[in-house]
Amino acid sequence: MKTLTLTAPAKLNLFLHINGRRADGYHELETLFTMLEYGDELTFSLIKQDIVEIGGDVAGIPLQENLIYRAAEALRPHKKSPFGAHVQLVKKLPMGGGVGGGSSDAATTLLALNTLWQCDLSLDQLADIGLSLGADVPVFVRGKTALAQGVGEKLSPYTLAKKHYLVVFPNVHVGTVEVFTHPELPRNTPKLPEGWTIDQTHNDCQALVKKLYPEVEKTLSWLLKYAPSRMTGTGGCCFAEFDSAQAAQRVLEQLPSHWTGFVTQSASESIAHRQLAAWRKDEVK
Ligand SMILES: C[C@@](CO)(OP(=O)(O)O)[C@H](O)COP(=O)(O)OP(=O)(O)OC[C@H]1O[C@@H](n2ccc(N)nc2=O)[C@H](O)[C@@H]1O
Ligand SMILES: Nc1ncnc2c1ncn2[C@@H]1O[C@H](COP(=O)(O)OP(=O)(O)O)[C@@H](O)[C@H]1O
Repeated sequence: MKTLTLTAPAKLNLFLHINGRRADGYHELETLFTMLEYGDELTFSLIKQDIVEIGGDVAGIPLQENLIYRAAEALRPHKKSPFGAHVQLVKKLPMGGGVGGGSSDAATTLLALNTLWQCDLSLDQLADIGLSLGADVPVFVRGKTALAQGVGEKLSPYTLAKKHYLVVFPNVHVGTVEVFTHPELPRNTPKLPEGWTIDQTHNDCQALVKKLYPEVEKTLSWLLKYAPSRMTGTGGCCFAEFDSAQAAQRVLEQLPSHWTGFVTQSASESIAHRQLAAWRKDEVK
């Protein structure tokens, strides 16, 4: 049976502005997403039984709630293969960390099974399905650094110089819903003007999450001693930006033991997209 292994990349929100709350309860955002060269590892195999099963690091998430399962089931109506799928998951990204682990797993599953199940949907169609799974899924489906608006699905290509990041997880699970429904969350940052620069940006969730989760505040203060640092998304992960991997690695080596961290670099295109293109090229040989 065909087997396909893809890395579901992490993302950072290099800034996150909340412009207002919409009638449907979601928020109008303006954010800059960058993909990272680090993420979960998903291995997809076709199986004779027409079911979807997940093995490996499911971390107590019931099958039907796992975003990998939900993504596969969302594709089922388009499936042109009689086979089911087994997905083996090696979890590298912290859950609820603000680095998009679940959303990226979902998007990577859409990309993989679109091919293995011969659905042959376009990226636009996959992104639409992705949006029904979560606001962060479309950016992983398209797999490119992007300026995002809307709830996170209106994506404009954006070019960024390669940077190296130390991403630190303070081992606190920050609920996205908790942050977005909190009365103290700022929700009125105006849209950025033409020609904006990164020093005109910030993360609107950062001050609130630092207040609610002192460990996030400590992490950010620690990182800021070494490099420009921010929280990503609704947290709790924070990232410090460096011009070299060696500089980032030196700081990682001093990381207090009660936090976890990884050093990686930005990717203009998602590693999952690159791996899938290489796999498909091998398939046609
Ligand atoms: C905040 C961001 C920033 O990139 O990422 P994370 O910090 O979660 O990684 C995303 O918008 C999260 O995307 P995602 O994690 O897919 O969120 P969803 O499952 O769609 O929504 C979870 C909840 O977050 C709130 N939500 C999410 C997105 C948005 N634009 N407005 C919202 O108000 C809603 O309360 C929603 O019920
Ligand atoms: N395969 C998965 N990996 C990670 N989280 C998952 C997965 N499936 C479902 N989830 C749920 O989705 C929630 C948020 O997912 P995620 O996109 O990782 O948010 P964040 O960007 O905040 O880390 C997690 O807290 C978890 O409960």
